[in-house]
Amino acid sequence: MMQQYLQLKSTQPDKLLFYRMGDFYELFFEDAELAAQLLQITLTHRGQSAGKPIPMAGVPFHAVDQYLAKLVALGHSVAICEQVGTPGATKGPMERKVARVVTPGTLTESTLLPDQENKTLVSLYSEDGRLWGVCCVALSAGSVRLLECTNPALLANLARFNPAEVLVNDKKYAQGMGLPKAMERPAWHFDAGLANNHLMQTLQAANLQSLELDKAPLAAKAMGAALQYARETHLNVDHFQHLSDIRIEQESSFLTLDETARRNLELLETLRGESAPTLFSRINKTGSAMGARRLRQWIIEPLRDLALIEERQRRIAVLLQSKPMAAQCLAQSLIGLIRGQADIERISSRIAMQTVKPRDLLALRESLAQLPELIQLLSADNTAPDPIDYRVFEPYRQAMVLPPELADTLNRALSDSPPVLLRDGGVIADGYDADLDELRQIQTGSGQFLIQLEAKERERTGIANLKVEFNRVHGYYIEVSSAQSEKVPAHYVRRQTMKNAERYITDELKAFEEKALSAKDKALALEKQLYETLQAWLFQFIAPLQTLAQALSELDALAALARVAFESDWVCPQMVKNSLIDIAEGRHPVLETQVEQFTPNDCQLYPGKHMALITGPNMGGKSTYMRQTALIALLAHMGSFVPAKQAQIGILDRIFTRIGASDDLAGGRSTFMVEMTEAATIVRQATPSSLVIMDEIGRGTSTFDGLSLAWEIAKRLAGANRCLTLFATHYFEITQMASELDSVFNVHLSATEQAGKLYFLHKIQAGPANQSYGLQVAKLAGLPALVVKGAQKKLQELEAEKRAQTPQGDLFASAESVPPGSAHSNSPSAEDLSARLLAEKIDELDPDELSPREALDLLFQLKNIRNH
Ligand SMILES: Nc1ncnc2c1ncn2[C@@H]1O[C@H](COP(=O)(O)OP(=O)(O)OP(=O)(O)O)[C@@H](O)[C@H]1O
Repeated sequence: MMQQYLQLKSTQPDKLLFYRMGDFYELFFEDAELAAQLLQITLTHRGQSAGKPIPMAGVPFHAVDQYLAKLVALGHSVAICEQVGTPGATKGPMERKVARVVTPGTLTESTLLPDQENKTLVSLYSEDGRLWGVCCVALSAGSVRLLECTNPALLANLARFNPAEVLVNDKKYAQGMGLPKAMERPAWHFDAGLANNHLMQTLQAANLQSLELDKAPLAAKAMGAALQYARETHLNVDHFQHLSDIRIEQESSFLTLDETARRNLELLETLRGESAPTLFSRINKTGSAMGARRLRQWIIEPLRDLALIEERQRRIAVLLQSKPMAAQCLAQSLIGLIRGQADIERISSRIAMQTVKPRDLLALRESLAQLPELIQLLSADNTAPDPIDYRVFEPYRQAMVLPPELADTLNRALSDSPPVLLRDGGVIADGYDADLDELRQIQTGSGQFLIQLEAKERERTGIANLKVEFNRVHGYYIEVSSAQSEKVPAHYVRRQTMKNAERYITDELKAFEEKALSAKDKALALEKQLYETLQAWLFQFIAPLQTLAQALSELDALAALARVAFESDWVCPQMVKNSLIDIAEGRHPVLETQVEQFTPNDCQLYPGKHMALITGPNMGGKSTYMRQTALIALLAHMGSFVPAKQAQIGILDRIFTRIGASDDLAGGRSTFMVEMTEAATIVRQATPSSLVIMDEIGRGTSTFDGLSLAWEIAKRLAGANRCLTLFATHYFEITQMASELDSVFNVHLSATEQAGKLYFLHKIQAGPANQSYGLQVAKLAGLPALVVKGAQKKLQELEAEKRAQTPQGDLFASAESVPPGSAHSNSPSAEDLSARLLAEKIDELDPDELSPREALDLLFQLKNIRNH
């Protein structure tokens, strides 16, 4: 047996091999050790190898899906080896073969896939490590995306595809891109001819030509390997009939959001890795999992095509209206109806894979039955004047009209409550197949026969309590109590002796048993055959079902956006071709629902005035302001309405973010290193059509290093990159840049102190800030009063020292007091300094807080300042 195991394992070296033994799947050697650790199952031993016990761990076969789900979620692949022979048919171990391979990127099983997310496989091909062919396959959605790009864009595209597995033709290129987990596949898999062959089996030759694969030769090669891998993992599938949505993407189709931007803007996950509150959780008001997946995709693939964006906007605007006499807006009614829809996208994939379950088909049947109601909702009913422009839904209505024989056949073929598994029987409805009906008749007729037989035998033998019964182990039998057993006729054959009874069989009962049991087996076999034929017949509907799924998911996503707009008073942004952002009274889409009163803010960036330097106290709202601007721009590119009073947004090519401090300990990079790497990417790549958000760059190093770097980076972005930029900084010196460069201007957020309390205004105002309130915020955060006081003292000392020693301006002196020009070139006079220090001291002191002793000390300090 071990020999057979090792032979099978050698064909699947990089996968965990689940080796079927009776009711268990067993794992051996390193597989067992790893699985025991990952799945928290017991590690035992069996036999010996090279004098050592062989580690073994197992999982029960009926619970295998739950263990598989855990393993694939952790990124592991599993090969499942089944017993295929009959016990005792051959000498030695029973015949076994690998029947199924489960890998994280090729899942189609509903039990293994998350509802709201597709799992994708990405294949990469490069000949020089610089130019890449990329192919992304989502088997559960039936989509293939192809594109060619250079190094910098590759990472952004990978962030968008978020693959669960990556294949590559040469590992060293993948490593060069920081993709250590990419799997190297044999060179012959990366062959456009191979991709063609795979596709020829699923698509018409004409379609293949229209794909124009020759326009993306590297991507076509990558597709060869992706489809080959998909074949290897779906051993029972001849061809992927449903992979019909194959598209070559242009790099310019989407607004680029790299991994950093996705993370910083908390689009799908919070910075802590939670699923809410995020932009997705905020706008996901969809009724179906299909719709939720579509909305997720729209977030990570914001459009750059003005016409497509405006099409979505128009549809949302229409969904915000109500039908005559209706209580709800169209979007709300729509979501209500779509909520009842099955996951038709995934069901179509499972039809193609021939793994569709009876209950999937029942759900599909019920969904099809609801379509007329949906079509009616999206059409005028001619009974009352109706202002709604239903033309915008025309393509969706068309997608909802399917050939009638589909619903008709499903209605006739499927029973109303099929079991989970086909092998339990009862899937095919009565009346669908005459032979099946006859076999079932025999089984149901058997009940009657047994009642009659019991009555007949009681009469014949005179045994009143004689019973005819059935159990799974012994089949049919006649039971007579021990006391009556003398009356049993001679032709009764004893089958079993019980405590108080004897069980018998007769020739008549045996003959009946054979007929009834074989009818049951035959019916099950016939049902299986009928079901398989039905599945094969459904192949022809895969394409229309996919179109339907696409329509329903889009409608659901649009309705969700309309509902958010309706409930939260979002407006339709005006999209323009040139690069600008003009937002009136914008709000943060997520935060506006979390704080009691959100203060709206304007934002204007346009060529010539494209960099806003933002200053203000900690906690003042700088990050919120910058993030909200990026999120509004992103929502606008999704075709969504936005949280503002009014907005005009130009088509952007990319949103860059450099926010907050984060270590990349796993990647061996310090906070400062991460900060500078991200800044370098931005300086190298931002264009006049990019939106850049820089939050406190330079904070991770010493003040002067940080200040100089921040200065130069800001200058470069404003002068050379000319991108639309929001640049928040604590280095007040940088605000001087506004007087050096016309394209730069200052805005600030402020706070006021009243009765010793700090109030943040959260309102963006023109000009630089004049106070940092760092110590007050620290006090607010609960730092002990003594520490804050100590810090205050230290601050005064530092400021006094700095003024005395360096010509550098005061970090937070009032803007007007610093002469225009370089912050380094002018030092204030000693008279000025002492006046300012005195004023500051007096501003800072809170007489209520002072002890008599402290008051006296302070008086001495003031006198000191005046004397120096
Ligand atoms: N416009 C606003 N309206 C209402 N509350 C706001 C607004 N902006 C920010 N806030 C509140 O202030 C908090 C702090 O905001 P934010 O993190 O943006 O400040 P910050 O200036 O970036 O601070 P730091 O410099 O310490 O990073 C937010 O969590 C939010 O509760």
